[in-house]
Amino acid sequence: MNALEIFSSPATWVIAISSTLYILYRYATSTFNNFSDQGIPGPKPILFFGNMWGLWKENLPAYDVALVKKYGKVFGYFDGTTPNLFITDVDMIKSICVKDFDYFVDRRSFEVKTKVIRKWLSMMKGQEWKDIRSSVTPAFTTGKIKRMSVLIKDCVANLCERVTTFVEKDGKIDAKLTFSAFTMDVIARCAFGLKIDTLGNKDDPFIANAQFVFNPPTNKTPLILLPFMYPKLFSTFGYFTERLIVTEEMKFFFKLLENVLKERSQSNEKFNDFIEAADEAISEYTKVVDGKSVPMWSREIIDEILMGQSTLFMLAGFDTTATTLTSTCFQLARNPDVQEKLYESIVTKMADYDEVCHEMVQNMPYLEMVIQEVLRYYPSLMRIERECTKDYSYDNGRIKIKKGHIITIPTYALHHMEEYYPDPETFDPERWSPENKTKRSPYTYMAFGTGPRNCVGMRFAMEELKIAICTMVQKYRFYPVEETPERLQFDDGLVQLLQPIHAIVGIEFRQSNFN
Ligand code: HEM
Repeated sequence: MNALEIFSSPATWVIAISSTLYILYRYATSTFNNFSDQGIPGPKPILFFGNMWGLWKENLPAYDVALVKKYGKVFGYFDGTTPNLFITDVDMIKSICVKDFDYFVDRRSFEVKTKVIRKWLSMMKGQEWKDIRSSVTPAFTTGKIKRMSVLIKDCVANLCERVTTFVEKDGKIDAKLTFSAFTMDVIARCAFGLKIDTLGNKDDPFIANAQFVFNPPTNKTPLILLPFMYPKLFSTFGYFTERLIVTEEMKFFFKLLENVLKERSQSNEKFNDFIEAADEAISEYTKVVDGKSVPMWSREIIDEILMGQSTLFMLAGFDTTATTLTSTCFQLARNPDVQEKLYESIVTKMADYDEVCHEMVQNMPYLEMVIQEVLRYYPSLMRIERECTKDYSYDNGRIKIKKGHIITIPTYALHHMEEYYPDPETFDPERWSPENKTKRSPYTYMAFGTGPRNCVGMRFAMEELKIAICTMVQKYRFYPVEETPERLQFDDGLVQLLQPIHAIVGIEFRQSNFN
């Protein structure tokens, strides 16, 4: 038999195809014993998809609650072939996020080569992440936040102008739309140095491009699963992958920032915004060379890091804050006692101030309790993730986690566990009184994450939330109308951010001196 005859023989083809299928099968199931071998429970994975089949049309909060109820505090899950350990055990959360952080410095991310995006703090890994995180953190000191609070106050004034028109028109607001316009206004002012003032005008290029960035067409299709299931494959096809993230709309924001930085390099004006604070902080970050402190990066790299953090500020700070404000006004409408108590605490505090400002919102325990309970009930980021960077063993080898495996803390499910928060479906800010708070482990609360990789923008977010909530509650009263749902509803899909829908709330003026 010559080579041609062998090649064209049906037997050869049968052997070749079955061998390929067998190798594929072995590859696609090679990790599936990882948890069962360790006696860790979990849903049964299927070929290629692991446990992710259908996830793009699930309602993630309900999905995670059901998984935790069924499999307990530590269970195994598969993102394609990648083992993903879900944990709601507080000791284990502490070990992974804090005590043994060195094994879990990174989040799952794909190798990105595109300029600016490769400097996004949330995506970076290892030492590069440590350097950039340390350099950016001083942009959020109290002094810098106080300066930025003046811009936030301006945006809150715009928000109130708009809300007043709704009160006068039909006495209700679409909370998500209204607060999204507000948080976008804050981001434009603080992270892009722009005064857009359009508050939701869909034709404004800033708003139009941002809408596309936040609602990419792949969100609700099985395509969204690919980077989670096969990150290595995804990185290998770098160009195609990056085209999904680096869209023309995203480039619009890079161009905008490039122009802002160019203009600022030729001006001595003070802007008191995030770009300025981050520029100072990143430029002052040093390394030691030959015993001398020298700047860590060249001007060109500083500009790239800066543009990276400003665009990330938009991605990380827009929907998270808008959703928290939406959830707050929904909970206040549904819990009038809480709303009145909050209002009284604001009125008492206002006796010493002419207007809501940075100093005023600093020491307001009940306001903090309300925000913490809102974020417990509705954590805007539903899951926290870490990637294991070197083989790790927990509890004297009872649980082994290999390099490349993922850990997920399902925050929404954690915050709704009866064991940690008795009667979890009741909205009760008293859970956060100093006495009650000390009865719980701090690792039962992950609204801003925990450990060295927690939310770097937390203090800015809290300032924005406090100024907006105080100003709104002293001016207006929220109440349920016919369209207000009994419980807030969220859109389906694998986006890890809660997406409130039908969040319509009634609103009227307060009869007070502050109108
Ligand atoms: C209510 C508003 C916000 C919430 C609930 C929130 C929540 C979170 C959470 C849960 C994480 C993951 C933490 C972890 O893995 O342990 C995170 C990370 C992050 N957040 Fe926020 N965030 C908010 C607002 C902001 C704002 C306004 C900014 C920008 C100034 C921001 C910037 C970031 C960044 C850059 C990271 C990644 C940090 C890193 O990898 O080092 N966030 N946020």
